[in-house]
Amino acid sequence: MAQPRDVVVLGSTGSIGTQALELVAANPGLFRVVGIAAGGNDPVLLAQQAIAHEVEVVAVAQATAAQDVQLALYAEAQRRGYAEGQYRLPRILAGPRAATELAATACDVVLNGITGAVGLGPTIAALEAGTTLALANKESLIIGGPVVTALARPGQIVPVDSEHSAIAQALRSGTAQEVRRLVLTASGGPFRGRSRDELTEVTPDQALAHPNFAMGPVITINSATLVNKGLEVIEAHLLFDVPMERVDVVVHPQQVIHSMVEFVDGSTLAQASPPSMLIPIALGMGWPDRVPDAGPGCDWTKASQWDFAPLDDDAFPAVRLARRAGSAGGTAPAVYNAANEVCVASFLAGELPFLGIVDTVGAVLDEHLTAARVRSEEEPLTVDDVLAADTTARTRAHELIEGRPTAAKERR
Ligand SMILES: NC(=O)C1=CN([C@@H]2O[C@H](COP(=O)(O)OP(=O)(O)OC[C@H]3O[C@@H](n4cnc5c(N)ncnc54)[C@H](OP(=O)(O)O)[C@@H]3O)[C@@H](O)[C@H]2O)C=CC1
Ligand SMILES: CC(=O)[C@@H](O)[C@H](O)COP(=O)(O)O
Ligand SMILES: [Mn+2]
Repeated sequence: MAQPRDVVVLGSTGSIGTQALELVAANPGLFRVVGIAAGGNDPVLLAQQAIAHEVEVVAVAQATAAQDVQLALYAEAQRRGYAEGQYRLPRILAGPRAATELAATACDVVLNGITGAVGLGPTIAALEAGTTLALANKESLIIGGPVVTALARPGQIVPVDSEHSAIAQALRSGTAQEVRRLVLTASGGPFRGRSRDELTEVTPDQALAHPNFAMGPVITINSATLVNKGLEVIEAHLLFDVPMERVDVVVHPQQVIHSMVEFVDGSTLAQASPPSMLIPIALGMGWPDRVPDAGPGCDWTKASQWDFAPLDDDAFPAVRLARRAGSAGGTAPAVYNAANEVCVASFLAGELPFLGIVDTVGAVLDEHLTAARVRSEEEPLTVDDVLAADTTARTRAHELIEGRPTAAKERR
């Protein structure tokens, strides 16, 4: 890279965002952060990041947090002993569309590290602006489906999700015609090996204990239910244009192999590195260039073991369900995702048992697939369709959850 790339980091205070900022700080010759966005839960961290990276714009989704960010910016500038005029404080964008507005501004790369369907607007804005999109926010691609893929020129979306980064790396010198199947690895989550009956009583704290990665709460619960892997099957299909029947999942508890591509001659290429998001994030921002020493490499001097096992679809039906949503297409993936987001929040609030998450997602999806009119090929999906399906699925998930006993009541 001749000049540092200008990067906008959306979700800067989260797990992906903070690691991205670490990488930028360690590689000032490669990257420069020009804008950051967050929800507004941690205005102090947001202000510290803004001043440390001398960003031009800070976007905050909760309009009520804008004043806190402003005050935290003054406080941080003062703490650093900046004299008046020595440093220009960043511009603040506030409100639900702030991240979308920031994603549309001129820069080289937008890293979308927001959690959830709310990442759709910024994903679309970055693609429409012609900017490279380093995509951690898998939800926006999955729910937007053809709306998002149609906006992207070849190579404009660089996957940051570790499995998809692995596949993109394995495909670097190959062609789509050479691919027999994609194989996504799955940790199996903290409850790997348990039967459905053994999942009845599990608590949010137990579900939040991912075996290998420190991630935000939503994706961590999604890993425990295997919804994350279900979403990733649809994501792989959309990113690499491989039919979902040829996207497999294998449980690999060590998560050193991040995924694999099997080619038509029987050869398999896998990408290996100890579990860390630093390499996929660095590749996302620097693609196609690698960032030297971005993350830890394998230590081949020590004995180690890699295990692989089939997924137990009966205990963890979320991947099977995602395949149904992905095959139905249209707004079904948005329904799967939206119902899941509601259920995860309810589970974390102690209002829904663990098994209720995927059971409720299944019920909402079933109703949707029964009621949905079959969309003809000539009738393209629109963003409004996606947003309407998202809203309806959330309402329905809430209704179903409210109709059932709470987790606390069930345990009594
Ligand atoms: N963490 C990981 O290792 C991996 C994550 N991913 C994906 O990356 C995405 C981010 O995950 P992760 O970093 O773990 O999540 P976190 O919960 O740690 O962080 C989410 C970030 O998004 C911000 N945010 C939430 N709503 C908005 C909004 N409306 N506008 C702007 N920012 C917003 C949050 O700010 P605030 O807290 O203030 O609301 C926070 O900074 C998810 O899609 C996840 O599936 C994929 C692979 C690995
Ligand atoms: C790091 C990453 O990409 C996550 O999506 C992670 O892979 C979760 O792993 P499991 O969902 O397999 O537990
Ligand atoms: Mn992943």
